[in-house]
Amino acid sequence: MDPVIDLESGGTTSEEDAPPKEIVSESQQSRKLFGGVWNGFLGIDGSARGLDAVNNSCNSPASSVDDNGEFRGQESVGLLEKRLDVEKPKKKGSKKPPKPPRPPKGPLLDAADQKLVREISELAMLKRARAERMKALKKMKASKTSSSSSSCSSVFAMVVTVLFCLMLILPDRTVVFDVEGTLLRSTNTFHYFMLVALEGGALFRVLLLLLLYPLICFVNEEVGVRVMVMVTFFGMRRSGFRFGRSVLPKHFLDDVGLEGFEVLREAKGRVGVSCLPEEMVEGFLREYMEVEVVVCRRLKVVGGFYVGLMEGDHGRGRGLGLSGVGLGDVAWVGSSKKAALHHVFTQCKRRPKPLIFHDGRIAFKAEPLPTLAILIWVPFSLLLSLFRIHVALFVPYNLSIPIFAFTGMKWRLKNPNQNQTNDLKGQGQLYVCNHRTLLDPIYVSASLNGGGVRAVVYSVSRFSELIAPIKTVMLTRDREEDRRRMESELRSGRGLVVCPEGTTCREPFLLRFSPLFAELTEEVVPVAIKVHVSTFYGTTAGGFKSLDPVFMLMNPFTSYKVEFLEKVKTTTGGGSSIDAANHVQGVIGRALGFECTSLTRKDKYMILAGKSGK
Ligand SMILES: O=P(O)(O)OC[C@H](O)CO
Repeated sequence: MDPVIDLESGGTTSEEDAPPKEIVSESQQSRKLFGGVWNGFLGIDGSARGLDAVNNSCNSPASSVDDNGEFRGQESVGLLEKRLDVEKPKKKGSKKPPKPPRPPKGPLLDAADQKLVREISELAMLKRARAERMKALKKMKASKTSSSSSSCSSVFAMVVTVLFCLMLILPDRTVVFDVEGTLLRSTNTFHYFMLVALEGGALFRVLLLLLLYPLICFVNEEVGVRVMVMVTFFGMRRSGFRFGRSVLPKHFLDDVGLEGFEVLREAKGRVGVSCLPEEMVEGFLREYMEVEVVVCRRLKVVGGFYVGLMEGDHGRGRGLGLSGVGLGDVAWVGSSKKAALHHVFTQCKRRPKPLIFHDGRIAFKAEPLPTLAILIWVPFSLLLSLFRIHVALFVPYNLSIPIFAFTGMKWRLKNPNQNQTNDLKGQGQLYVCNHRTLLDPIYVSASLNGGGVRAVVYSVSRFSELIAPIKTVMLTRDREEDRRRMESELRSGRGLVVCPEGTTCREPFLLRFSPLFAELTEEVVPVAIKVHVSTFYGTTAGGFKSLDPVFMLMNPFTSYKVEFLEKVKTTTGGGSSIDAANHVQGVIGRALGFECTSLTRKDKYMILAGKSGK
């Protein structure tokens, strides 16, 4: 193949074309190149080819290298070397051919030609220098990348090694660990304080925390925590603070790193040391991480109100409750390089104890930027909520559904063609669904194109009842009265939606199904419902229930999946209504992949609000 010579470059620039070192050294290259230029074309050696020869050499490279391998033209060095490469093996085996006669010497070039050739050679030098610079830069870049990735992988390798060692030595030991440094993945605790401020509904605390965020980042951890405690808790009533058990555990659990969790699981005993106030972190550590002793400071209280300060030392943790434990039985797990470690922690999906109930309105991680975005979003979301309520009330189903979808409320429906009349007695069909939000019956009704379906509700606010686009039947928790009300609805031939859990559950669990529905009819249609909200929870145990629909409809995005399952006979097996209710619970649980429990509404309200929830 004919090689191509780049006149403009006067040499090779790409790495592929660069000469192998063992053939021609760089100084040799330039010597040959420029020597060749002067000797070959400028006729110093007596040749008379002039610029025509330069032009010809583009198409006829052979003319620029003589048979002795001597450079005769302004060839690319790469070309010369390629030729040498090819010719070398031949020379080994064969005798060196006699030198051909030198070409006749021609007249010297005139000044203009000389200038042009000089310019060409200067250009070649510049190009080569640039190529060298590019090469050096590339090398530097490559070495930088490999050093940063190697530092990252070395931190990871270090963590894995330390974890492995810990797992070997921990089974017989009590582990004293730094909660923020080894268990949680977040690099700071700001979003926990912000969450408390948001849930408390105090806008000035939220704004002040946001304003102080740069300062909090700048000062050391201890000072930062003290500032956040002051802003978040000053003047808050002690008796009203339940977030440590009802709201924060969910957010802490989402933040647990798998690596720290694995280490703790192996230990015989666990002592958690935290810089956060005991009121915030203790519930999570004891209830969900099986930590026996929590070492942290309590918030100071004066006259039933927090004053925004913490006790001076980790007083309540003193002694660690480790009496009888020898020093050799205790291992400390902590890190002075928290920031480095947090980057290699992976999210832990497993939990020693499942979290079934949690409260609060905030469904996002309250970092500064998302919080700021939500604050800006709130006025618009209130308008959006109002708009959606109006659509639900005044626009027919077939029109309202696309409008809702357009405003961010996604809805997926499976097997909706259910006849609303019971096959067996001609009475209304009973739809039994799991309970995620107070919109569940509305979605079931919408799936059936309305058709006069009614919803059985318990303990919903007057406001929710007023704005509901379907008729509601309020239960009283008097079994006979409730039976009478539901039977009369079914007798009228209308479909009836019932949520036998009696309360909503946000996590993938089903509460016990109250068996009353199984005593009213011989067949029911189980309906499986899954919901996702992006920003706010539309349910509450300890807050204002009237705001449930407002918060639900303030979400920029929600997704609802409604699946109508095969009809179930409540008389199958001749068992009791309790068996039938458990059977329906199992059918829905399997369809959703949720775990069935025997927990009740009362359990939920006792855990989250400290009351029975009647
Ligand atoms: O507020 P919840 O979560 O107890 O749910 C109330 C229900 O909508 C009862 O029908």
